[in-house]
Amino acid sequence: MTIGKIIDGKAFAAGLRAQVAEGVAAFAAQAGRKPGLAVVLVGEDPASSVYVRNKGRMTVEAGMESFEFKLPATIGEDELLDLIEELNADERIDGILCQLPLPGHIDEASVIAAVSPDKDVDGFHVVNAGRLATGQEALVPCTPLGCIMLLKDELGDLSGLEAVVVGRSNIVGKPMAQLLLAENCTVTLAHSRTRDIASVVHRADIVVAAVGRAEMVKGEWIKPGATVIDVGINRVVDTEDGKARIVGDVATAEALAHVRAITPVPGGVGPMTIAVLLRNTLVAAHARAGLPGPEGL
Ligand SMILES: NC(=O)C1=CN([C@@H]2O[C@H](COP(=O)(O)OP(=O)(O)OC[C@H]3O[C@@H](n4cnc5c(N)ncnc54)[C@H](OP(=O)(O)O)[C@@H]3O)[C@@H](O)[C@H]2O)C=CC1
Ligand SMILES: Nc1nc(=O)c2c([nH]1)NC[C@@H]1CN(c3ccc(C(=O)N[C@@H](CCC(=O)O)C(=O)O)cc3)C=[N+]21
Ligand SMILES: [Mg+2]
Repeated sequence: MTIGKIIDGKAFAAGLRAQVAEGVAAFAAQAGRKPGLAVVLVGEDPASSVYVRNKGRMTVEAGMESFEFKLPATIGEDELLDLIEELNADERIDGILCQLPLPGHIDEASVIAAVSPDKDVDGFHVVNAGRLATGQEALVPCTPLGCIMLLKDELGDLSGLEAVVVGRSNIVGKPMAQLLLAENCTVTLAHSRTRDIASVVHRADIVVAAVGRAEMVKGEWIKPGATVIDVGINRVVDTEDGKARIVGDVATAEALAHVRAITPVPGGVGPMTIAVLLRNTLVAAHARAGLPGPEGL
């Protein structure tokens, strides 16, 4: 039995960040300022804190200005919306990311709607979602765009391939489906009400798992030779050594016997999300400065 390839998202992301850093230097030379990214974290969620720290470090390493706002979980929605208005008006800031999920008393849709579409480097605003859905230029959600980059690197042209996306959230599943459609895939979105999900997944040349359930997608669901992108980030306690670790939404060890290629967790999609966030910030900076988009990105 042959074993599939493990896609090195960490290495691909490092290459993308290096390309972004070159683009940042060129932008700074032309515009006379660095691109700026603001990250807003509400509350103390330990997982979110790790990502925010990594984002801040990588933003500075790419030559950009990083602005971090850590707010208490008790902050009122009005205060958060006021901060976003300030960031919208701040000329130094090209990208605004408000880390999700937000505490229950804050309406996420209102916060997403408050971010200027021009600075919406997450691509979550309805204006950007609508532009993506209608084939117009848009800021595109980071995680799905990172997945497409890995797929094209692995498979080349995706035209005509059967793609099954498991999960239909606004931030991963739906934009993922839009991007696969734009690459001329035949796209199926599966979710918690899907009947016989194993056989739906078994049709796919490309499987994208974005569910949030540890190792839910089993090895035998995968068609031999399919390429699997595992978006899931699930914190579990190892039954062997009692240590906390993260696993994806796919039973990777089983799947390896079936796949052509698969992304690991960690080291797959996660690092791509941050690299694309920096790429989107550079794209937003170009647009705001009235410059043509950064070359090759
Ligand atoms: N690597 C990265 O950079 C990122 C990773 N993530 C991770 O990706 C995963 C998904 O995130 P997100 O999209 O925000 O999650 P959501 O919880 O918003 O959405 C989960 C989706 O999975 C579906 N689902 C849940 N249970 C099942 C099931 N048993 N069978 C089939 N479908 C099911 C839900 O269906 P329904 O709609 O019917 O409820 C829903 O559409 C999480 O693990 C998250 O941590 C997220 C963002 C970035
Ligand atoms: N507004 C908003 N935008 C987001 O993009 C967003 C968000 N909110 N909320 C949370 C999710 C999750 N997310 C990740 C980013 C990086 C890694 C990442 O770097 N992961 C590494 C390390 C994982 C680890 O060790 O914890 C890896 O998979 O190798 C993971 C997950 C972005 N998200
Ligand atoms: Mg909420």
